[in-house]
Amino acid sequence: MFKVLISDPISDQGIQLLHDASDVQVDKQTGLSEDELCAIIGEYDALLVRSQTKVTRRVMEAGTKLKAVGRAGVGVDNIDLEAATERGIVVINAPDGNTISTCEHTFAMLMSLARNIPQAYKKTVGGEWDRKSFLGVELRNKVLGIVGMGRIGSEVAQRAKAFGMEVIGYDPFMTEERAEKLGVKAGSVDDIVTQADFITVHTPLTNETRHMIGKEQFAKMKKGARIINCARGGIVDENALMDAINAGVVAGAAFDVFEEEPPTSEHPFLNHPKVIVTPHLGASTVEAQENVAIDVSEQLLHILRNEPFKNAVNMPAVPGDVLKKLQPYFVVSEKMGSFLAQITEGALQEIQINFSGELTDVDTSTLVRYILKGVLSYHLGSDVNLVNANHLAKSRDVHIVRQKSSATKGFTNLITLTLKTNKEERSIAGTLLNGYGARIVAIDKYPVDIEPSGTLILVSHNDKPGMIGRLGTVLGNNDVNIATMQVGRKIIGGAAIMALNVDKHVPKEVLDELSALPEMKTVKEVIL
Ligand SMILES: NC(=O)C1=CN([C@@H]2O[C@H](COP(=O)(O)OP(=O)(O)OC[C@H]3O[C@@H](n4cnc5c(N)ncnc54)[C@H](O)[C@@H]3O)[C@@H](O)[C@H]2O)C=CC1
Ligand SMILES: O=C(O)C(=O)COP(=O)(O)O
Repeated sequence: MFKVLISDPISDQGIQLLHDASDVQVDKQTGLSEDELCAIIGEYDALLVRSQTKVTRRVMEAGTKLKAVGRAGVGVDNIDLEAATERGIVVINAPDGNTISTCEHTFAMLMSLARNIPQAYKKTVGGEWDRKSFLGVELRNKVLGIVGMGRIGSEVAQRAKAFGMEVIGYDPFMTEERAEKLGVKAGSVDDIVTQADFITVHTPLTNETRHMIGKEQFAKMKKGARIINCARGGIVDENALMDAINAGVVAGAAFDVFEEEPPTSEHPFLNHPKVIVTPHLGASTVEAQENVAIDVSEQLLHILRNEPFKNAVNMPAVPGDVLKKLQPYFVVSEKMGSFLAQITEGALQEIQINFSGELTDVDTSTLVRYILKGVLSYHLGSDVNLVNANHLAKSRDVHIVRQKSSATKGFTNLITLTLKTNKEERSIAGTLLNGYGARIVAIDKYPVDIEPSGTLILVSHNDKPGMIGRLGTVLGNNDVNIATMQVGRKIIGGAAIMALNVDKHVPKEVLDELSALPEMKTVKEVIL
């Protein structure tokens, strides 16, 4: 039974999937302090949060069983991604489910700002009929500057156009074609601050975006501009904004997010007539909450059940077409890594991975993760997974050399692995044979044809008559049945190898007996 902890308010309809799963127990405990969360997280396989719960390194360390952290929303700045990656905890989010809600909230803020709706409401319900103080501005023919033309920024642009606004968008990843398709003018931050009547930011908070609308930008800003932030507190420098408002440069601001949440009661935004605020409500609609909770619940179930999943934040995203090409190689990649790790002695120093044939045309970094998982699991056990495999190799100073070459030795695809340790260097080559599945086709350059599954015995010996018979006799005497057998040698009478698929685990005493046979060099059991 998997245990999932939900530590922020999340839509009940959205998590119905988790409630319905017979292999999942769902517990809800919101408003926990870091200490309280640390005290209980050790029991859980997965944690499901929104933006309030701070999933710190301490929480990850206390979460000894934790396999996944699900964020029912977009921003993962409340989750220590580095700590998660180091511990092999998958972090997933729900990037699409709250786009429209946040875009519509941005528009609600923009219109409220243009027409002073919150201020006017406050006076009216207070008994004052004040029609003079709230002269607004129209949106039509005004310039809207959008910083960050991702999901939300692009939706805001479309709505702005429907209002007759001219839109300037800035995003380092926006191509000219995309700008044209969205009907926006691609510009720089400078273009936006000098030309826009309204400026809205829709980027994540990063070192690059922190205070990207700050003192320097306010100094050049078009007089009377209005600023909206429904993305992350800190993208707009709050102090610099207050100065710009008080200096009469900025006519007003609408903020849903703050540098510190919740803001203290002394925060200057809370008592300023030109600033309107909401308490981080961008994603707070019935629809968005249901969407993000469904998305993240589905993916959590996949992760817990060891099935393929999407939207991992701490693993590279693989496009669908690439995934389709790579998926058949997942198992053989991991098994090859495991096979080679089991036959190689000494402390690991370098892993060389060469892809050839049809694998030269695709991004094979996911296969590298599977190979590393296979190699490292043998030494480090079940703590290794696809999320932390690269990190674990790096942290142990294992050098990874990736190559691609056209030499396929007659196979349509070929993966060659070499492990270098402080004692030896060994290699294997594997392929996926159309219609026959995975095969190991070479060990230390000896040609073989082995199905990488079950239990194998790999023997290095001198090529002398009678070796096969003597080995068969020892195994037979110990009730070990041989399913298939391969012999490989380069020259008659020289060094040779034997690889046997056997029907059960071979006890150590039997392996020792085999090792003691004349002309034997090494005997290894490989379990795949
Ligand atoms: N107020 C709320 O409740 C909500 C806030 N958000 C926040 O809104 C923001 C945007 O979300 P999405 O549109 O879904 O994300 P997204 O990832 O689709 O878009 C972000 C865009 O910012 C761009 N960007 C990154 N660095 C930039 C830079 N230095 N200058 C200009 N652009 C830059 C990226 O290229 C990307 O296109 C995120 O911070 C997210 O956390 C999202 C949902 C709800
Ligand atoms: O999805 C996001 O990035 C948000 O900021 C929404 O936050 P929330 O889930 O409402 O706490």
